[in-house]
Amino acid sequence: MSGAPILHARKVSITFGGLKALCDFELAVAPGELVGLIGPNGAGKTTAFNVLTGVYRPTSGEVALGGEVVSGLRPHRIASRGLARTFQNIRLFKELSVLDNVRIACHHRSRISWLGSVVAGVRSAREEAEILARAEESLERMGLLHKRHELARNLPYGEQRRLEIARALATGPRCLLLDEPAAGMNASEKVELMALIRRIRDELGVAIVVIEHDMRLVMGVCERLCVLDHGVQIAHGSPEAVRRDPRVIEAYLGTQDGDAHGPLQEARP
Ligand SMILES: Nc1ncnc2c1ncn2[C@@H]1O[C@H](COP(=O)(O)OP(=O)(O)OP(=O)(O)O)[C@@H](O)[C@H]1O
Repeated sequence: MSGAPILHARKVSITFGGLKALCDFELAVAPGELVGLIGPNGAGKTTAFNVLTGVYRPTSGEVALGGEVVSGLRPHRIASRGLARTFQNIRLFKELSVLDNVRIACHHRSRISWLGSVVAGVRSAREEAEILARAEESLERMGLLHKRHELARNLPYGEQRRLEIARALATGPRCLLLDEPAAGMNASEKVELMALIRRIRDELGVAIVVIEHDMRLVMGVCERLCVLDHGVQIAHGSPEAVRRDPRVIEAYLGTQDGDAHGPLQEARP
């Protein structure tokens, strides 16, 4: 990594009861970098996102965003400083339009609630116009502008996933965390989505950390990977280096026998 990190987790640990879900987790993401966070089920990937975004307060260690420590702040405060995320399970306002789902996120970012602004009329027409433009730009980027007046619940599954990303992007993040954005998609949708994620990074220069189970996909688009297993970071580096790391092979395959079948086997060229 070159340059000061936009997002930096330093020796972050979190314990649930007796379970150490993350142990001395280290992650430094440079501005505009695309990083993959991988690991077997239960490795601690979502927990890492929850700590980074303030959902959980770390038991020890700290998280900095743009050089300022944010661990301990509430999630909305961290979000307003430029850290956006999507969730493993789709969390849309299904009964609202596609456009309103994105506009709400923009209002949230600007601290005056959407309802509050509607009721009290406190928001100027200019601010409203800016939010609308930002929301539409984000929808266009994700290929959803033509669906802006549809109800979110009527979108096909893959488009609901893209809408979640559009919503996160519309807040103008410096860093975007995507928790299994391609989950539940078919193979061609997944490839398309990962290419789109890479394009977003290229065009907007936003740093992105993506959790993805499909090794081939994640290794194809990310410059750097961080691998967790049982809450411990067992490897990090280029996809090439990670793919050959015996600890990674063991974590995924339960053996160091490279002939075994599994996600890493798929990842080989
Ligand atoms: N709030 C919580 N309370 C207790 N245990 C938790 C909590 N959140 C996570 N865990 C535990 O921490 C461990 C890591 O879970 P986490 O969801 O972060 O894994 P993951 O790598 O995201 O897994 P998956 O790939 O299956 O989504 C698991 O053993 C999980 O049961």
